[in-house]
Amino acid sequence: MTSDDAGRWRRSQPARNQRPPTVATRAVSVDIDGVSIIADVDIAIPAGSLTAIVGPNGSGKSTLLRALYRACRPSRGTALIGAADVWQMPVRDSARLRAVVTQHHGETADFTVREIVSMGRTPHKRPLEGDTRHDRDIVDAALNRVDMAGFVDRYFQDLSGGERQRVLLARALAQQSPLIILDEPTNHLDVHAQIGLLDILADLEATIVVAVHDLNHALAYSDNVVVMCNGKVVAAGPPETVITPTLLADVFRIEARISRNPLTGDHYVVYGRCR
Ligand SMILES: Nc1ncnc2c1ncn2[C@@H]1O[C@H](COP(=O)(O)OP(=O)(O)OP(=O)(O)O)[C@@H](O)[C@H]1O
Repeated sequence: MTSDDAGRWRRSQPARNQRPPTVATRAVSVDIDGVSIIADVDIAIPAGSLTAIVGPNGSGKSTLLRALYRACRPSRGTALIGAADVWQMPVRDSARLRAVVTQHHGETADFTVREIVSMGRTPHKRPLEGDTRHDRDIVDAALNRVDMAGFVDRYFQDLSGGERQRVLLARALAQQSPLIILDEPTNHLDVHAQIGLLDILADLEATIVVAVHDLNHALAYSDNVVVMCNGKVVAAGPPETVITPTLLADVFRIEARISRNPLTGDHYVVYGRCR
């Protein structure tokens, strides 16, 4: 990394109560109905880094993230946020510690945008406690951050796919967690919104773990890449050392070259034919 590159990752937001944690898995395996989905996964994510999880369809990215955010209990192994076992900590602690942005929006259908984003404040409240002025200010700031302030009274179910993604990101921002886990958050977003979302993530003072399909996003925005294939981690480290033509041929079965983006200076992949 050049010093310019390093400067890019300086987080611009003020420190919050909780410091960004490390994230790790130790030999995590998930079996479903006797079938191995991920096996012996070891990852080590530095505090405050943005880590991209990449890999072909069905390679186990979502399953790994689900093991980290308590949606899919590992059959074996340990998932750690800081020194704490994710699956042993009280639910409320885990809800404060990490925000999650997924593709599944079922629970949010009948709520307005403001109500959805206000849900991000729930882990900070006592049962039945209403929103304070402080909560409302945080919700407004989160909606402004994702350019959705004009949508507060709209129903979530009436929004486009891209607008929904931005609202769910606002909910995660309103949660003010030191760890944010996102599963393919750029799906449904136009190019401007994709870059805007990644810029927001890169600016946060948090540990970010994000599954992405666009390898150029991983190259441009991540500090660290984890590559999954057939339920296993096959490579991990700084993106420019991990995402190579050899790896792209072996894991993604594609001919490719790595070049430099003349506009940003970032590495990017030029794709050739399937192999
Ligand atoms: N509940 C389940 N029951 C059976 N198989 C499952 C279940 N959940 C996941 N799988 C299988 O496990 C594999 C890994 O799925 P996962 O969603 O983790 O992959 P992924 O890398 O996120 O894929 P994609 O890039 O397509 O989103 C897939 O083959 C999937 O069909």
